[in-house]
Amino acid sequence: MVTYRPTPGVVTDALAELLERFAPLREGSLADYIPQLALADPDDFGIALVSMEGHCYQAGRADVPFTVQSVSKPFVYALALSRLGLEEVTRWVGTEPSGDVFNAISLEPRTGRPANAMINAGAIATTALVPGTTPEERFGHILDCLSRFAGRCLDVDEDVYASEARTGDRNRALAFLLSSAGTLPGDPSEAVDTYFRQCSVRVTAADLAVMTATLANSGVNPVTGETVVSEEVAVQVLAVMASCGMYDASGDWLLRVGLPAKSGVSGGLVAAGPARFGIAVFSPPLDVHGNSVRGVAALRDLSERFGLHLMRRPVQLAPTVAPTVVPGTGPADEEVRLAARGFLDFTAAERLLHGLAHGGPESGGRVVLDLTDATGVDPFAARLLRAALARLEGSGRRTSVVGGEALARDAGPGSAGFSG
Ligand SMILES: NC(=O)CC[C@H](N)C(=O)O
Repeated sequence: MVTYRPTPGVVTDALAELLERFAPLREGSLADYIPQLALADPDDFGIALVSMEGHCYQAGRADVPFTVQSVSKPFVYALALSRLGLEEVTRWVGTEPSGDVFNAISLEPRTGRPANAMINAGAIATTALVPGTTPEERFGHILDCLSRFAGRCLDVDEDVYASEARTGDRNRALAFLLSSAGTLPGDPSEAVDTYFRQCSVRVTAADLAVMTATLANSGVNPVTGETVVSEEVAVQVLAVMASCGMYDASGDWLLRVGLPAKSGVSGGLVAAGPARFGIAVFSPPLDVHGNSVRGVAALRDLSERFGLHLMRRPVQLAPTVAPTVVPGTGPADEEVRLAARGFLDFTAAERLLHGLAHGGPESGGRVVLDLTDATGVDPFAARLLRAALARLEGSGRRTSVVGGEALARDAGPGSAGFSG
């Protein structure tokens, strides 16, 4: 079990600001076709972000447990891909967006395969592909895999499982239909029961952020350091999330937010910035597609604010950040110097902010940000760095920037409204 240590600072402030902005949204309704989910608190709202270094940020109710539901699908797909490989898995489950609701009857005309692993039909088939001689063993592999992604031992909410098992006839129908088409390996009743248990695994937004950061980090859990799946599998899963993760809203999501994502009916929503971060939002009220209303609004806003759209620019090499403490006669005239090299984007800025927050003595001392060897700063990173310096000044530290002309210029579009 890992110790999850949220980092206070400017990124956390930005997450808190998102909560404040979107908490007043009152649209959407709770999923009540699983009666236990209708008992959720519609005001629960939490957000968490984990960087590739395992830096954890969170705001609001990011530690409230809820059932993972469909957010389990990409992770179980990753398990099936790891065990069987892409060719074998795609013999059973397609990789095309269905353009249809999450619980649609999905059977490809020629092959009888479900369209993809992010909708119920495809997820049930994927669950059935997980090797195991008994249902217990198969579910054991699934729980173990989800736990490795999260970096801690997860468990099942038995009440939600019982509730869904009692009312899950549509999913049962899907399983039997696939079975009759010859596209479900194994017994349909067992497959759907294991799928119900998988959907009832309990997580928090903080867990989901670590899980998604693991996919974004080429399959290596950035908090525990464990390789959970190969880079190849992580890339395959992110690709299917990008095209299919938001059901029949996937195209609009990719256009406007531009991040591989997955939603679930309990109100979880995750998005991955490949090689950058994993983020998760929890807010139970859902839109007509079954996606969290506040989650969609918050992640769309975050993507615009920090320039996170996947198509915007390939990820740049992050700079070397070297905090050095130059001793003085006492803590007050000690100097903490952070030198950055290369191009500074959001990822680079986050590293610098972390260095600024943790790189020196807690009190007193001058903080010098040395950008002499930085080749450029994008407006989003400039805005973050300025806010961090202002925050340090506000807490009584003296700061200065060397060679940071770009920081002084107007931060430009995409940064309007960000506090600091
Ligand atoms: N979209 C979802 O989260 C669906 C999962 C839910 N357990 C179901 O099968 O209906």
